[in-house]
Amino acid sequence: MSHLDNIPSTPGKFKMEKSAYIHRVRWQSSITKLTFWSLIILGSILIFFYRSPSSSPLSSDPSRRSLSTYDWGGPSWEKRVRSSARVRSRNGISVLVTGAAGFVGTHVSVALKRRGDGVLGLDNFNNYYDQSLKRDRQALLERTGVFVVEGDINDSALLKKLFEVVPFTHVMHLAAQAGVRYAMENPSSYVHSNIAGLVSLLEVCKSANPQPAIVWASSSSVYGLNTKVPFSEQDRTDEPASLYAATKKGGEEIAHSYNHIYGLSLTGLRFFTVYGPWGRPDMAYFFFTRDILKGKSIPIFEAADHGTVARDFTYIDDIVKGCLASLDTAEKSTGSGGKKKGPAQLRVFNLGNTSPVPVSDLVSILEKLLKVKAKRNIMKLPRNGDVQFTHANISLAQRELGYKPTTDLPTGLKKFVRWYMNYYSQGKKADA
Ligand SMILES: O=C(O)[C@H]1O[C@H](OP(=O)(O)OP(=O)(O)OC[C@H]2O[C@@H](n3ccc(=O)[nH]c3=O)[C@H](O)[C@@H]2O)[C@H](O)[C@@H](O)[C@H]1O
Repeated sequence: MSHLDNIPSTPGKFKMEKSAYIHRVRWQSSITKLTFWSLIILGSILIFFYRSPSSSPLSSDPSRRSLSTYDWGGPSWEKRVRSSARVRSRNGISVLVTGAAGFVGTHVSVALKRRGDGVLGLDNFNNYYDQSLKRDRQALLERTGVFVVEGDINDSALLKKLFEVVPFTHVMHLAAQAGVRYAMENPSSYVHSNIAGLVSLLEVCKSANPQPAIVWASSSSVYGLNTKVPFSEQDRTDEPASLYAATKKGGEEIAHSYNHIYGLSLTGLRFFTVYGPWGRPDMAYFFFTRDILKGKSIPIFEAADHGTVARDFTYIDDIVKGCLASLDTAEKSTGSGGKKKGPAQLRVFNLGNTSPVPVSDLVSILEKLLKVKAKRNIMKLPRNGDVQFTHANISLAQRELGYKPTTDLPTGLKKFVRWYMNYYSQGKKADA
């Protein structure tokens, strides 16, 4: 029996004559507590130092940083960065791809790498949607020879370090907070990634020597409530219907100012509802597929008076071609040492498919491909940032980039469904 067993469990039963004994027990209990807390504090200090980059074998590099969960820096890390970004073809370019583990980022990185360009990925692997899908894309990139650095575009120290290690000729900036409807749930994530993150990236690019040329993802959503179709780059873009659209429009204005002040070459690409294999689970075609297969009902939006809601769905391979053509035709930035030396290129292109398809037709195509009847729940287009239709005029991209989409929605969805069935047949769960 331990001495602690002698202490009555009910405080009311404590007897005064036992005070000396109680004193001793209290004193022992204080010692125990002190020892306990000392161990906790000591343990925390040890864990802190163990996790801290400066205590690792890479600590000789003072630039090594850890931003909450991100670790980077050190000789072996730099070696991987350099090797991934090494150009392996004549006239190849070295590209920093932000958002590389994202849908478009993965496809673009693979395409660049395959043609011999140097490619380094950057991604913060956030949890906006299923992170395991991002990790699987990362594995695919690793197999192709693309190293994806884990970090955030808001980490200027990391960005500076990357430019110190590699004099990137180009940046393909695809890191963003995507999704139109999610902006009502988490507005600050849009400001963090699409505004602050963009500025952080441009700040580093403007000071880099040489300055890279930048191609980045804007969005068809900047056309907002416009009714004139098809949407042309000359049309007004001052009526965004969502915060997502507003941050992409803001990005275009920010691009203008960095081009004007610092001579950065900037090309914004207005993507029109991009879909395909390795796509985003938050997008309608993706979760419709999952829910049709599960026998769950799917909400299909319609406008007032049973008006059709339609999208100019654009297949990923066409988008990739547009991205590569934009990088290849991008002129050099003109500034150096953070100072503009002359006017620089500033462009905006629509990258769409030019044939809008009603959402109900998208569902019909999926039904045929999946051989399952969808449970359709027709509902009024909610006031959550969605617009009724999108339709791209691509003549500018056609002229300047040789952009010519070749995949229609049934063909593209067939490829998506084949990928989906294969990917999720491997025991993975299709959760958004
Ligand atoms: O072009 C862009 O710039 C954007 O494209 C994409 O946005 P959207 O065109 O809205 O795609 P997506 O959500 O797949 O909805 C498709 C259709 O299904 C309808 N839709 C949607 C959800 C639903 O439950 N029901 C429904 O009918 C919905 O009304 C719509 O008509 C990207 O997500 C965005 O990040 C951005 O890149």
